[in-house]
Amino acid sequence: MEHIVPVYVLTGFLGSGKTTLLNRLLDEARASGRKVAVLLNEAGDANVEGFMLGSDVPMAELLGGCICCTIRADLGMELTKLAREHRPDAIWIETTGIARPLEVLDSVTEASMYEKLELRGVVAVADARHLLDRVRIGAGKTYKLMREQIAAASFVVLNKTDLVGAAELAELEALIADWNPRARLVSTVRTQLEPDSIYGSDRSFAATGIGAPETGSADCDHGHDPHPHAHSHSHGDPSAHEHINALTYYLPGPIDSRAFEEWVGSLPDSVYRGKGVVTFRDTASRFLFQYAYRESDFLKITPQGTVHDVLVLIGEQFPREELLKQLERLAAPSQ
Ligand SMILES: Nc1nc2c(ncn2[C@@H]2O[C@H](COP(=O)(O)OP(=O)(O)OP(=O)(O)O)[C@@H](O)[C@H]2O)c(=O)[nH]1
Repeated sequence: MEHIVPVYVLTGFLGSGKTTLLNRLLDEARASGRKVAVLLNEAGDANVEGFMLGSDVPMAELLGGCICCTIRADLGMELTKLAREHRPDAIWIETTGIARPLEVLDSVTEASMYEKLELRGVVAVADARHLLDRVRIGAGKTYKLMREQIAAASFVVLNKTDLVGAAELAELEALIADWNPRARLVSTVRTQLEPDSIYGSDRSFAATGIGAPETGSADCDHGHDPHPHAHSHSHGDPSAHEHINALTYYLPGPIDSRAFEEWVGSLPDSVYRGKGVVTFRDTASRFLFQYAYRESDFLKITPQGTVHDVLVLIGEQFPREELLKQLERLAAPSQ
């Protein structure tokens, strides 16, 4: 089977250690002969750190906006390009720290129709000292954003622990576990960690699920006009500790339309969104499939370039393995 490029999102407040972690991951990739590509998003018009990652790193930059709002379509395009031109072993998206991971997820799933990509995780880096100071204040935009980033992560790196005492560290670890009980947490100095603790083996990281922001607030609160539709479809129930998973499945060939519709009708409520491209063997046509809160929609398409048959499901703690098996049955030639 063709290689599916794993995609990771790196988030975290300004100065928390994102670039330090990225450099560490890139060094490890070089040492082990793996190619890691990077997509950098800077809110300003100039990228000041791209050159520091090394000229051997396939890189794309999205400048002058936040991934989650103004330049979402560009993200999908750049991801597709990086995957197509460089065939990397992984792609890391370093966000400005103000992007909301759920919207980034949306762009990644969009891109997965054109290139074989799969979002595997959202990694949040937090500055222990800064976080503790904000916790002590207990309010404010920065505090809210830090908390949201941690709640949205599937992996939390509590960095700069050299700047806090042992009791403070224990307090922060307990707090993070409370904000996001499902995320893996590692405490580090200079983001010193074992890259395999993030990559895991095979697809295990994807199966841990990707957390959603705890507050579910719909606005990007960082000084530019959010796209009016950019957030309307990805928040779901804004209850506390909502956690989502994503499942990406590349269909090996055409499927039966009736069996597919039946399967869609049987999806559990925990799957609240789906999309993809399917080819039906009985009608010999291709469709763009959209699914949201039990409503599905099929749009006949005749794509010009390469478009893969793929299904992406997004939901809240849905039975991922079971759905994967169902999809495999659906895709079996005898169906
Ligand atoms: N004391 C201390 N400093 C650290 C640690 N990790 C990183 N730093 C320093 O913190 C500064 C910011 O680190 P970066 O990796 O650039 O942080 P960033 O999140 O990429 O920053 P932005 O690009 O501004 O968002 C650098 O000077 C690092 O050397 C740590 O564990 N302890």
